[in-house]
Amino acid sequence: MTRVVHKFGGSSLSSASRYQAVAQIILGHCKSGDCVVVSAAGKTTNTLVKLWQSYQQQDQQAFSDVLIQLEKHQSELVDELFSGDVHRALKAQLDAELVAITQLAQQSELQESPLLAHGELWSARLLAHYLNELKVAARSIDARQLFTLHDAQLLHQQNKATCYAQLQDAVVYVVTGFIAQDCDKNTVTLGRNGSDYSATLLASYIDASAVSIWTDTQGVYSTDPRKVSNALKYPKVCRAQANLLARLGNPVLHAKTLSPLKGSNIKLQVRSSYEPEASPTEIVKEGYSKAKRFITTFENLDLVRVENLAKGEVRTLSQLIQHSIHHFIVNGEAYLLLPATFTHIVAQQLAGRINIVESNLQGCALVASSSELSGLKQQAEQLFHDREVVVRFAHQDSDYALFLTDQALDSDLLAVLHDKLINKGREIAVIIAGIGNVGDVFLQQCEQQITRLQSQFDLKVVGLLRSKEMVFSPSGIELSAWQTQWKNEAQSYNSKSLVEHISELDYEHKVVIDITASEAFSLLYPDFVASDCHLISANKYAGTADRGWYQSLREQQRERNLHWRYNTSVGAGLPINFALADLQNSGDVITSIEGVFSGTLSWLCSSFTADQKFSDLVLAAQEMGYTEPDPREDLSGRDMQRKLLILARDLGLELDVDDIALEPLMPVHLAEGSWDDFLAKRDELDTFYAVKYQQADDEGKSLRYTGQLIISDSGTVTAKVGIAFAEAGSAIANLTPGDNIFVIKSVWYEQNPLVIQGPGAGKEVTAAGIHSDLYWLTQQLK
Ligand SMILES: NC(=O)c1ccc[n+]([C@@H]2O[C@H](COP(=O)([O-])OP(=O)(O)OC[C@H]3O[C@@H](n4cnc5c(N)ncnc54)[C@H](O)[C@@H]3O)[C@@H](O)[C@H]2O)c1
Ligand SMILES: N[C@@H](CCO)C(=O)O
Repeated sequence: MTRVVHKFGGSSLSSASRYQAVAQIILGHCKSGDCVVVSAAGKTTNTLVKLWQSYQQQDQQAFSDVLIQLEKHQSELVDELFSGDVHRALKAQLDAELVAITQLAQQSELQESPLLAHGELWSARLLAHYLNELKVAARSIDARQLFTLHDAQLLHQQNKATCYAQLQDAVVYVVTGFIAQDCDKNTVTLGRNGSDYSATLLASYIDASAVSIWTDTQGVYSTDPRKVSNALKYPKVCRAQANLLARLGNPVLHAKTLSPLKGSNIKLQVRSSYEPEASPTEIVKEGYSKAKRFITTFENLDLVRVENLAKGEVRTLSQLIQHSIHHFIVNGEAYLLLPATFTHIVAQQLAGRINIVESNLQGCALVASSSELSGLKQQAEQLFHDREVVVRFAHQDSDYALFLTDQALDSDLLAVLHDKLINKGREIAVIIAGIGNVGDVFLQQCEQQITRLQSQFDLKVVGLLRSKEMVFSPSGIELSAWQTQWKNEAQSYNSKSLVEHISELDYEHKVVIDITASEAFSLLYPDFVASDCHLISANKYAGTADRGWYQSLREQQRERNLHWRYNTSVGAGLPINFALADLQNSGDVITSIEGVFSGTLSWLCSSFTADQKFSDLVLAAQEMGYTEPDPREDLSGRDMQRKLLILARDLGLELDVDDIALEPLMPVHLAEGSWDDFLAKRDELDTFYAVKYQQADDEGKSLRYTGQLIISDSGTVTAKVGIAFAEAGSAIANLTPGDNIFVIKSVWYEQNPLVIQGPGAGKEVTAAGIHSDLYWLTQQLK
C-alpha cells in the first residue's frame, strides 16, 4: 500500500473554519492509512512559550492571564466545531488538562517540553474528532509513541518498527508534529517548526510515497511574495537549493525537513491549504530541476566568529536556540549568523570562543547556480552602491552570496533587486493551441519574434496542439522543423494529460496561447491558471462565458498575479482593448461604442454587388481565412455579439452574451445542421441577402452589419448587433472591405469621437496581434 503523509502547519489550523477547510482537503486528498501531521493551532506554541516564561519568572498574574488566553482559544475551537456528547467530552478533557497544568505549576513541577506538547496534542485530537464527525475513520496519535531519541539521536530502526506496528489500521492517522520522547519517556521537542521534520521522518519510517507540506503560501517563491508582488513561484526546486534556503533561514522549509528524505524517492510538495487546487512546488532530487534564483532576506542577525568549532556543534546550538543557524568558513575561520536575540545564549554555551564581528545586521542572501552567481553578485553590489545601502559584510560561496547591511531591505529595494537579478533573462514556456489559419502564420512569425525577445527572455515553445494531437517537449520544440517533429512525434492527448504535462513544466513563467475556436478548450483555462499559466486568447469563448465562471477565472488570475491578454479576440490586430484600457486608466468614462466589429461581415457587405451570389462571397471569405471555422458563427451575428460583450466587460459592465440583442444576417434555421446541410440550402441565404440589399438600395443606403453599446447617464446599458442601412458617404458605408471601425464616445471624446479603423480579420494581422500580446506579457514580466 502506498501511503502519503500530509502536514498542516499552525496557520492552516488557526480557527474553526480553517479546521473545516483542512478536513475538506483531507476528504479530497487522503485515503485510509495515510497520515496527517499537525502543528499547534495558530500561535498556540508562542502562547505556551509565554506561559512557560511566566512560570519561570514566577509571575502568577501573567501565568493565569496566558492560561485564560489558551483556554479561550481552545474552547472557541471546540464550541464552533462540535456539539452534544463529543463537545462535552472534549471540553471536559481540555478543562482537566488546564487544571493539571495549574497544579503542576503550583507544585513547581511544570516541565517545558511536556507543556509545549499540548499545542500539537490539542490539534491532533480536535482534527481527528472533527474527521469522525464527517464520517471519516480517523485516529489521533501522540508522536511520543512513535519517535524515540537516545542522546539526542533518533533511534531510526526502532522508530521504523514502531511506526509499522502502530499504524496498521484502515484509518487516517492524525499525528502530532514537533514532539518525540527519550528512552526514559521524557518529552523531547524537535525544534521550533519541527512538524515539517516530523512529517518527513514519519514518511521515511512508513516508506510513504509522498509528503505534502500544506502551508499558507502556494509553494516556494523566488522571494517573499508578501513583499514583492511579482515574486515567482517555482514549480520545482531541487533538494540542495531547498536545503540551502532553509539553512539561510528561509521560512518555507525548515532546516531538518529534508534530511530524512536523503537517498529516498519520497516526493515532497509544498502547497497551499488556502488554495488546495493551486499547483504546488515540488522539491525534487538533484538533477531533476534546474538551479533557480532566490533572494532571501534577514533581519536582526549577529555575525560571530567561532574558534575551534567542532563537528556537529552548529546542530547542537541550533537545537538549543530552536532556530536555524547559518554557518560558513572564510580563510579557515568559522562564522555563524545568529538571530541577535539568541547571541547571549550561544555565547554562554561557547564560553569565550566567540567574537562578535558585526551586530544587528539586516540584508539578504542571493541564491543562484554557481555559473551565474558572480555576475549577479556584481550587479547586486552596484545596486546597493547606487542606492547608498551600506554593506557591512559580504561573503560568496559556490551557490550563494551574502550581503549584510545596516538597514533592512524595504519592499521597494527588494522589488528592484528582484526585477534586476531574478526576473531577468528568465525562461518562458509557450504552449500554442490551434494550428489552423492563424496559428500557422503565428508559428511562421514566431522564430523571428523569439530571436527579438531573446536578449530578455529565453522563450521556448514547448507544446503545439491541435484538437486531437499534440507535440509536447519540455526542453523546447525546434520551430524551423516543427512540421517534421509533428509528423514523427504527434500523440493523441486528453485534457487531463495536457494539464498534467503543463503543471509539470519546470519554467519560471508559462503561457498558453489559445488560437482555437473551441469552447471545450476554453473551459480548461481555470486548470491552466491553477498551473500558473498566463493566457493569451484569440478564442472568444472564455471572454464571453457565463458571468459567474468568467468572474471566478478573473479572480483566480488576480490572486496568482497572472495576466490574460485577448486583444485579437476583437478587431484582430487593432489595438482596441489597449485603447479602452488607456482611456479608462486616464480617468475618462466611455459612453458608447459603435461600429463594425466583424472582418468577415465587413468584407462581405462592402464587397457585395447585385450581380453576385452572396454565398459565393462567403466561401471566398472562408478561403481567405477571415471567417470563423464555421462561417455561420459570423453570419448569425453571434461572433460580433461576443465581441461586443468582450468590449462591454472591458468597460466593467456585468453583462452576459444574451443581454446583447441580436439580429442575424441569415435565415435563422440555416444555423441548424452541418456545414454541408447549409451548403445545400445556400440559395435561401442568397435570397435573404438580396432582399435586404435591395431594401437598402431603394433607400439610397448601403447594407451593413453593425454593433452598438450605449451607456446612459443613469448607467442603463443598451447593446445590440444587427443589420443596418448606412447613409451614403458615411464612414460605415465607405468602409474598405474587411475593415473594422470602432467609434468610441466618452466624456472627453464627446462631440468628436475617437475612431479606430483597419483590418478586422485576416491571418497575418491576427497572428501579429497575438505576438503583440506576447510581447506585452514579456514586458510585464521583466
Ligand atoms: N481568422 C481571423 O481572422 C481571426 C481574427 C481574430 C481572431 N480569430 C480567432 O482565432 C481563432 C482561430 O481562428 P482560425 O481562423 O485560425 O481557425 P481554424 O479553424 O483555422 O484553426 C483552429 C485550430 O484549432 C484547433 N483546435 C480546435 N479545437 C481544439 C482543441 N480543443 N484543442 C486544441 N486545438 C484545437 C484546430 O485543430 C485548428 O487547427 C478563433 O477563435 C477565431 O475567432 C481569428
Ligand atoms: N470571423 C471573425 C474573425 C475575427 O475574430 C471576423 O471576421 O471578424
